[in-house]
Amino acid sequence: MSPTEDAVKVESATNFDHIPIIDLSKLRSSDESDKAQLAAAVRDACINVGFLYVTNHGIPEEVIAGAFASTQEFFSLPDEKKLEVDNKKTANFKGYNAVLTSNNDPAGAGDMHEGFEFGWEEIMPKEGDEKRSNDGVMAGSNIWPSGLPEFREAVLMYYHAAVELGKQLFPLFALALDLPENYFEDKTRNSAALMRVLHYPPQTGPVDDRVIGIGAHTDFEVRCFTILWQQPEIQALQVLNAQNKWIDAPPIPGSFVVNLGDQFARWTNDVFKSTVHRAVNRSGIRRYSIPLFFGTDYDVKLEPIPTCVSDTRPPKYEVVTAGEYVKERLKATYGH
Ligand SMILES: O=C(O)CCC(=O)C(=O)O
Ligand SMILES: [Fe+2]
Repeated sequence: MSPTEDAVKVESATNFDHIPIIDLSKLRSSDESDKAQLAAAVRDACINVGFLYVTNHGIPEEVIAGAFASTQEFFSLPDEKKLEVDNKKTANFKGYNAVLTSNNDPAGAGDMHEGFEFGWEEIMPKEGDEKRSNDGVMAGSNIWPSGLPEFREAVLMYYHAAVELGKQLFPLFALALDLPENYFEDKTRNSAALMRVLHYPPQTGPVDDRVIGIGAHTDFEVRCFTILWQQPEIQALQVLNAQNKWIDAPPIPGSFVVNLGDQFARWTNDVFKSTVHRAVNRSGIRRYSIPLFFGTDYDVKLEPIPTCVSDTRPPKYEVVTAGEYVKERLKATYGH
């Protein structure tokens, strides 16, 4: 029996209300046992919780502050200006979505947030950057609001820093699955990394449970995992724990939330957990957050990862390519 199978059978720690905090400084350690310890902690979090916090992540504070300030500036533009980059005008779901135009929970009536989405792009454009051959259905350049160059630059600075962090997490997930450290390397060369900046207007007084900041969902866009920055000091994010109880995932200074998405769950034959979560902003003030969704290359076949199947754990899912899967899910959420 492989250590992963063994781990699958291990009961979750008794504290179901706990989201593990993982210190990434050991990632840079030259001592192999440090890395192994880190991988074991990540495995435990991925199998039992599907959510974790990472600290000592290496993204400079000023890069985060720049993206935050520019995000606030973008959302304070007049609606007409934001609607110039409406994602309904794009075939690849990039651009702006207004309040109530997305609906993450099929039982909900619309999400009480507005967002802006974009994908990979050099900060200083180079020849031939716009289309990468295996981006499949999401191929195409980003759209940006006119007259706001510092927004583009600040969010792309953050994007590139977070993508670097994401690249360091893939080997850790590989070790957590008892795979060689470089297992995901040739599957994430042009990895689909989509970033959204989000604004949640405050919801005070009685709140219709069907219209909250972002309805209960798992991260389907992800294919693998999300790195989420949350505005400090505002509690909004909640996670459905293993006992079907909502627990708070408050912002912790100096950390990001990392959560696994549906495609990692599918790819690992449900060894890794894609956990339901939602956000509701009852703070009385505006709340901003920045998720960055990491996937594989679009042409990767999601065949069950070898360490995640056995006689007693046969493959559960039909094999699809990452790109086919994500397009169907996007259509369902944005209704176009
Ligand atoms: O804003 C948050 O805290 C959560 C965002 C989220 O879950 C998402 O965009 O998928
Ligand atoms: Fe999410």
